[in-house]
Order: sequence, then C-alpha cells, then structure tokens
Amino acid sequence: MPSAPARLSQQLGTLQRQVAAAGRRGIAAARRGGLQVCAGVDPRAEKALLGEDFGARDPTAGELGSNFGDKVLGNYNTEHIIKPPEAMGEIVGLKNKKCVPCEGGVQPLDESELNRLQKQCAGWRLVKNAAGHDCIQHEWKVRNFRAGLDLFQRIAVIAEEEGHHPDLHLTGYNTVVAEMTTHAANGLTENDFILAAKINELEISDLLPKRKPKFWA
Ligand SMILES: C[C@H](O)[C@H](O)[C@H]1CNC2=NC(N)=NC(=O)C2=N1
Repeated sequence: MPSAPARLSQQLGTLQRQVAAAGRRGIAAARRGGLQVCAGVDPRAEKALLGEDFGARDPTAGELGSNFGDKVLGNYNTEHIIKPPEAMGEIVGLKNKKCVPCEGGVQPLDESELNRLQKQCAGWRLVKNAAGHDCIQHEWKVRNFRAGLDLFQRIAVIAEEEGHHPDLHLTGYNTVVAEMTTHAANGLTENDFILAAKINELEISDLLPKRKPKFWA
C-alpha cells in the first residue's frame, strides 16, 4: 500500500494530466466555436487564447463606424457614452494628436470623414452654424451657474494649449454649449475633432448634477 505522500503525488500527477487535457480540449473547442468562451475552459488556456481581461469590451473603431448601435435592442433615447477601448484609443489617436495652426486654403472635411471622426467624439453632434458652415456641438447640463463658468475655464485650458477654440455659451443658468468650426476652412477640419476628443477627456463629474441614487427595492 503506497504511503500517503506517494498517493498524493499520484493524485497530483493524474490531476495535472486532466488539467492539461482539458486545456487542450478547451483551446480546440474555443477555436472551433470562434471566439466564444467555452464553459470549463481552463483559465490558463483562455488567457493563452484570448489574452488578458477577456470579457466585456468597448467597441472597436470599426464597430463604431458600422453604426452597430442602430441595430441593437434597447431604448432609442438611452444615453450611451461609447468610448473606443484604451488600446484602440492609441490607434484612433484623436485625443493624442495636436491641433495644427490653420492658415488659408484649408479644405473642409467631406461627409464620410465627418461621420467617421464624429463617431470617435461621443456626445458631439454635427450642426450648421449661423453662416451655414459645418460645426460640431456639445451640450452639458451643469449643476449650477458657477459650475458652468468652471466648465468654461477647464475647456479654456485645453483650447489655449491647442490654439483652437470653441464658441462657448452658458444659458438658462445651467446649460453649457460648446461649438467648434475651422474659420480658415469655412467648415470642419481634424482640429475640431481633436479638440472635441480632448474636451471629452476632461474630468467634469463634479460640475454635473448629482445623480439621485436609484433604489430598485
Ligand atoms: C492661426 C490659428 O490656428 C487660428 O487663428 C485658430 C485660432 N483658434 C481657432 N479656433 C477655432 N474653433 N477655429 C479656428 O479656425 C481657429 N483658428
């Protein structure tokens, strides 16, 4: 009769062989089933196959560009702030680019470019200004009048750094609107979307109305 330690080492060996077999089966099953994660896949196999932190993820730029949001179930007016995933953010890059000084003779972006870039600036919409030129515009409801002026100040820091400036409006004591266009192009250029993406990176939760906690009970 093998001693207790010997029995344990036998069981450990059997277990290791089972884990390895499950891992191989798991990878094979996951490959057969595409990227869906199969129940019982050994976590090491999943990491080897799918990388770190597999699970819910933000949409890629391509998915954002495909209007996939129009085809999903859900309330049409639910406010979804969809941001490209961090890694994709490096590729998309708007928030990491710099505005370039715009002199005369700059062409405005065409419709397809406008739509592509707008999808990477959550919350900004394409509008026409009083002169009929393309603009991008964002509206915030802020906590109070002072918060509106604080938001102006935070946007001003970014605008001065970029040498590109939005028109800012504070109306009805708590509604802030920022609107950008490129004067030299009489329309929109990448500068406007770079500034919008950088404004989106501002931490402004302290300026927005406190969310009333929802009790589901
Ligand atoms: C030379 C310099 O790029 C221009 O004067 C900048 C200043 N800030 C600007 N801001 C905005 N929104 N549009 C412009 O065209 C613009 N031009």
